[in-house]
Amino acid sequence: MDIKDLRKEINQIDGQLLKLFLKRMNASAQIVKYKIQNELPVFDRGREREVLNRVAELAGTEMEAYSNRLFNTLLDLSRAYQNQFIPHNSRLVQDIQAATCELTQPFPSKANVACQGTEGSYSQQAGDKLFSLPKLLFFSDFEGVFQAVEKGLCEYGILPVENSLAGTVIPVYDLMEKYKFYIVRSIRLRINHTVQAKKGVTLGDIHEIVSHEQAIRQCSEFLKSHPHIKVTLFSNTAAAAKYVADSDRTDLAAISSEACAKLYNLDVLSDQIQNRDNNYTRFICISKNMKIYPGANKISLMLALPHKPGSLYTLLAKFSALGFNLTKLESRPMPGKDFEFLFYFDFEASIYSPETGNLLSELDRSLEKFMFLGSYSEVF
Ligand SMILES: C=C(O[C@@H]1C=C(C(=O)O)C=C[C@H]1O)C(=O)O
Repeated sequence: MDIKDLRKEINQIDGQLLKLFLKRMNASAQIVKYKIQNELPVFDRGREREVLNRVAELAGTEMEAYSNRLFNTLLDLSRAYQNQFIPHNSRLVQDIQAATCELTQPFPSKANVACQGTEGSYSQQAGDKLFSLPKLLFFSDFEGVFQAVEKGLCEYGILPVENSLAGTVIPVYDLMEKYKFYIVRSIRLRINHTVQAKKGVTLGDIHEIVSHEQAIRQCSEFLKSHPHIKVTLFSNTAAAAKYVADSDRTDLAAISSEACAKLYNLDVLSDQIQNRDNNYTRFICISKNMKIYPGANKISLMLALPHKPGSLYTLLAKFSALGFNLTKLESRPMPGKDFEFLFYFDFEASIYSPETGNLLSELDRSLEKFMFLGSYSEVF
């Protein structure tokens, strides 16, 4: 047989496959009508397992893995098609619409804002940039910020989430699962670290440096080139500067911002000591209530995916099909569950488009754990 004949045969098979595929999708559409009438969910895990087991048996050993992939894709398409028939007035979409309607008000200039650290911290700088007249309340740890927002003590909270040199601020991601909140804005702040000590002290006098672990990571090359200096972790960079200012020691320095050096009357012994010049930290501004301000172009989600091959791939394919640009994907272990992970996504998409609403409703309905964390814009 030559290749032409074989390709003719393949064309014929494809025609038959397509007819059967259309027939299968049609049957799936009939099933979803029944599900809508009887208020049943689209996804039926037990039935899918039955379908896959049956196919595995029929396929034989050699083709089992290939058939499994084909039928997983078919099931995914079948569910996606069924979802199109579900009226998309889900609770989530309604909440999003309500949060968007209030948008005659611009982002506020005055507010009670919770920050981690003390006066002079980078979180404070982020707060001062986000709000023109913020009333900042400081908390010693990140959890304090989440609690202040959840309890309504502060309308907004500011938290660092990632740094261009040191990466993700992991404790913040771990707290996100525990508290209910929405991101209403994010900000990218250029971070410049300096070594600072009491007036008159020189770099040669320094035997110990105190700072936050993120700052220490961002300045690792400077610290490596001064191996005789002991490094001590501190709760945050501003608190480290204050500690140096309050101490009598002339061999002690802090890694902190220039603003902190001014605030605590310290001398800058060395400027821009971060590993690279373009050092940025991204902060999120959170609120207890969902608020979507004009210009929102980013969306954040947190979700758990079923523990089976291809589930992350299938979700990413949906983002790709809608042209969403993924800007962050982070996975964190779920507390109390061995090796089960929560996925955190940031992507660029319009919350105002019906396709976005459909996808969010579909995920909300079909995943065991799904949190819409807000839609917002990022400022610089
Ligand atoms: C078609 C159905 O809905 C979904 C799709 C399935 C399929 O295409 O075979 C199976 C189970 C459901 O997750 C159904 O419930 O039978």
